Formats: sequence, structure tokens, C-alpha cells
Amino acid sequence: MTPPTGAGLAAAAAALAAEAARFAGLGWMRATSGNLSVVLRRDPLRLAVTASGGDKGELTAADVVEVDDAGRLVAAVSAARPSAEAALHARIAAVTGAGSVVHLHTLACVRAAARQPRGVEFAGLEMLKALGRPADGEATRLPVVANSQDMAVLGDAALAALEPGVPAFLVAGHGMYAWGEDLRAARRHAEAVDWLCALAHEA
Ligand SMILES: CSC[C@@H](O)[C@@H](O)C(=O)COP(=O)(O)O
Ligand SMILES: [Zn+2]
Repeated sequence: MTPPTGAGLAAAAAALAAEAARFAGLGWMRATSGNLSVVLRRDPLRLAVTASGGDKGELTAADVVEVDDAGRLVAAVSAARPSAEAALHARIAAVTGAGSVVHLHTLACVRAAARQPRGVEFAGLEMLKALGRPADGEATRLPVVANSQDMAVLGDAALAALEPGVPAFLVAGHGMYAWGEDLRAARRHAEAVDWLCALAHEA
């Protein structure tokens, strides 16, 4: 049975605040950048998403809000506004079935996307298994999409560029989106993407 959204929001907010502090510690949410979400329910789609602005390393439960499938505010325990990218989180969750989406500004992702703007390919790397991809055999391609301040434009470009079975994409000059069945899986995928991008930039 789906729990009441209100109760789910409180638990999700605590988890997202802790996760944001962890990512901030890695330097991936500097200067208020980045945003995180978890799906609260599917029908209708509801997500808990970090609020817009503010230091993502210092979030409290009041800095997480509930949004609908278009990223519109549904519920909050403060005057906080949803992340500017909430609509894209909702689209990714709807299309991929992900239970959690993370958006991070890692330097390695920006550098790798700048060097290989048509997509970053990897093969023969054990770390690919953390993305659910084979370590050997066919290459895995991380899509790169152009940045946009218009979430509809960015979303259209991202969804058109998705690679089957690859739970992430890079945004040029911006960062990465990664997702998974839950927050831990999204974290694992994000950490693998950052590691792969760091390697791609050095190569
Ligand atoms: C340095 S803030 C960059 C923002 O424009 C955006 O890309 C971002 O990641 C954070 O937006 P937010 O609205 O706080 O979720
Ligand atoms: Zn961003």
C-alpha cells in the first residue's frame, strides 16, 4: 500500500538532507548547485525534491518540498520553492521508472563533456559494473546534452539522448544527472559517472 504522501515527505526529506550533505562533502554541490529527489508515489506521480537555492550541505527537512509530475509545488512545511530543475527530475522519474534522481555539478563531468561533446565512451573498465554495464565487451556511451535555462528544452534534449540501460547523462558546461531505483542506487551511479569522467578527462 502507498503510504500517505505527508509521512513519506518527512522521511524523504531527512534522507535527502543527509545525502546532500554527503555530496556537498565531495564538492559536487558547491555554491548552492545541484538538486536531489526521490519518488513518493507513482499514481499520480509525486516527488520529494530539494528546495531552490541555499547551501545544499546545510539542508534541513524544511528545505525539501513535494512536487507533481510537472515539478509544481504540492506541499511544503516552509515557504521554500522547488528546485528550478524539479520538472526535469519528474520527467526522468516518469520515463525511466527511477525512484531517485540526483543532479550534481562535478568538475570531472564538465571537463569530460567539454572534451567529448558528442558523448563519452567507456570500455574495459571494472567501474562500469557500478552502472549496471559490462566491464568488457560493448562500449558504454554517456550522452552529453546541451545546457539550457529552459527546463522543457533541456528535458526534451535529455530524453531524446538517453542510452538504453545507462542511468545518467552529462549536461555540457553544467554537470550530470544520474538516477536509480532508490537514493543509494542513484548515489552509486553518480559516483561511478564522476569516476569515469575523471578518467576520461585524464586519458
Ligand atoms: C550555482 S546554482 C545553479 C542552478 O542554476 C542549477 O543548475 C542548480 O543546480 C541548482 O538549482 P536549484 O534551483 O537550487 O535546485
Ligand atoms: Zn545545476
